[in-house]
Amino acid sequence: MTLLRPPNSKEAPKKSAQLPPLTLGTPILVEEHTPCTYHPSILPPELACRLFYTMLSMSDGWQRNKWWLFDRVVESPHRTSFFVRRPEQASAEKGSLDMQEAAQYWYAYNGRTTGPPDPFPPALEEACQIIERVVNAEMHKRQRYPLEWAGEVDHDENGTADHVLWRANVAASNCYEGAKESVGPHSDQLTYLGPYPTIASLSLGTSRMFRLREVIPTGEKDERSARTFNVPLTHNSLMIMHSSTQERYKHSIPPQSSLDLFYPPFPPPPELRNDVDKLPGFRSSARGDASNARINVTFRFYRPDFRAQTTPRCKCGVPCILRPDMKNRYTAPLPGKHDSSGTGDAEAGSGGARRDMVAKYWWTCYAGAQNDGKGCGLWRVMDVKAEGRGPFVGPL
Ligand SMILES: O=C(O)CCC(=O)C(=O)O
Ligand SMILES: [Fe+2]
Repeated sequence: MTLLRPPNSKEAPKKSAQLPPLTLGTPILVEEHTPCTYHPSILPPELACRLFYTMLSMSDGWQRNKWWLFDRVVESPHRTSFFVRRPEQASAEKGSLDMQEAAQYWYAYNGRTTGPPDPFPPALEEACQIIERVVNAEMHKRQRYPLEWAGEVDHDENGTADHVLWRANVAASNCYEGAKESVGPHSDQLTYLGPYPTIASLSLGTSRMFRLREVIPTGEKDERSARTFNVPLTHNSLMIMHSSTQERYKHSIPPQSSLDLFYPPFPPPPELRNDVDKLPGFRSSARGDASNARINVTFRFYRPDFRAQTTPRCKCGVPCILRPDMKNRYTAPLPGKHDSSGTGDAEAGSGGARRDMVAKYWWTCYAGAQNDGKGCGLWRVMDVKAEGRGPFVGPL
């Protein structure tokens, strides 16, 4: 019998099957395949429309992010802006976080711009209160990772205690005008978010495809390959990127060859009514006013234990950035605690945590993006204990 076995069959490298892209068109499919949840109709329709008009009218003044890539300056193929919530809305420890420095580093190249960050406009605050409740409710249903923020106890006006796991204290907004504007595959920097962040992403205006693709750890490359997931993000939908999304996946909004115009179901607020044709991406047609723009707002929680004043600086004197080590994600597994699911992916599905593995993160020099592409090249493993971070969900 041994003669019939192909030679070296045990040693032959296994080629993992290539999987075709999959469109995840329903909340159930998103939950089944990714660490995200999709909420198709999140705000009262009138508020969603009012917020779309508000952000779109502001977006004329937003910047294209610029950074050095090798020897040249590149520009983001969309406009972006950053908002800081009023401290009394954003924290039980009223006003404890100084966001000035963190806010200015949203813009990679113009990091040293001064002036106070923009506050949430009223419609954004209204939306944020709704989204905060939904995000906390989702997080309470999920298994949490040890390195997530432990949360804090808040008391409402009746004195009832509430365990708050997430607060949106900042929001970043992008405007994509037309089908060609985009954002390339990336995972979000963790500098102020810390490990295993939750990011809530609101879509307004034209529908665009959101793409997720896992980065397979080096040690698992022979066993499985990544799949591309496409999720159409429609007007007034919320995509929550739950913990582990930034560690395991890159996300993008790819350029498209065409898009469906968005016909707002409500007229603009009175102050904008006479200037509709001046709104970016707006045009009048027989069917009414239509827009080719998408506004995205990502609500983020800048953690108190990762506040800007605690960010390590590199030799260039600028704050480092924090990145997950996606390819060699974990330090050594603890003995005898391997994944027994047989899928090789104990984290898949609705947040099952791989508690036997410890994720690895790097503080790296970012001056390269800002100073003629020349940085000091610093790379240092984050050590949460030595750096005094926490409180965490733990135990670590
Ligand atoms: O527009 C989106 O949905 C994604 C935006 C994004 O990934 C980012 O701003 O980091
Ligand atoms: Fe992102």
